[in-house]
Amino acid sequence: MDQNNRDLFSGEAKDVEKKIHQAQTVKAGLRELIELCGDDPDREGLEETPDRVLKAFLEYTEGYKEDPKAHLEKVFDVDHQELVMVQDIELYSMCEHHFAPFLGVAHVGYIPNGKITGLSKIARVVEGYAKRFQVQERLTNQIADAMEEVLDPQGVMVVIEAKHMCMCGRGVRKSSASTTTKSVRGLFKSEADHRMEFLSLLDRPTR
Ligand SMILES: Nc1nc2c(ncn2[C@@H]2O[C@H](COP(=O)(O)OP(=O)(O)OP(=O)(O)O)[C@@H](O)[C@H]2O)c(=O)[nH]1
Ligand SMILES: [Zn+2]
Repeated sequence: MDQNNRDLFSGEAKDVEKKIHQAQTVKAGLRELIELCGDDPDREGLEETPDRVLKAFLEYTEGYKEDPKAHLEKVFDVDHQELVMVQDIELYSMCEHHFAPFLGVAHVGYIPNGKITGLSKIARVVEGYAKRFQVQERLTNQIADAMEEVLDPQGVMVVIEAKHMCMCGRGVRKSSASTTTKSVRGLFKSEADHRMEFLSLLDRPTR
């Protein structure tokens, strides 16, 4: 495995050098963590683990490399004044408190105002904000804000249902608990009928 990790980083030479130095420090810290937990960082199954963990974290957080809003900027002029909803968008995010994953689905609906976006772009926005250190509430708000800012729709509603691993294998240890968050903008905020329509179109009722 590449001990230098130069291939993992891009950008200006000075920034790459800094990232390589940080990566080495992180890997040294992970070796210490393994030892602190009571195992041998040099045994066969663990010797490459700091490298694997580093790479995994860069993948869990690859959303920082982009501005997710940009996905929405390619719009089509279509006069559709009714709810458009993409549901069950899988998400895998990282709890910023414990660095434990939280995973679930996002449901994103909006009522256009002359402009529609590609459906896959909505899922790309979810992905771009999920792949960061997050709390579920901020993730829900960021998706709604991006839709509102770029598409200027009549309304936006985002619901996320997720399970937090930090509540399962440690701490309170409630592995059946799931968390639902919502963010509403425009007509979904002012009119209950629109919220009800969104919920009635979900395949299953939200808790
Ligand atoms: N609101 C919110 N809380 C979260 C999220 N992810 C994790 N948490 C909570 O963040 C809190 C951090 O609480 P602390 O008391 O600082 O940390 P802790 O001692 O490890 O807490 P316990 O998990 O209760 O053991 C916990 O209650 C977690 O359940 C999230 O997305 N939103
Ligand atoms: Zn947590």
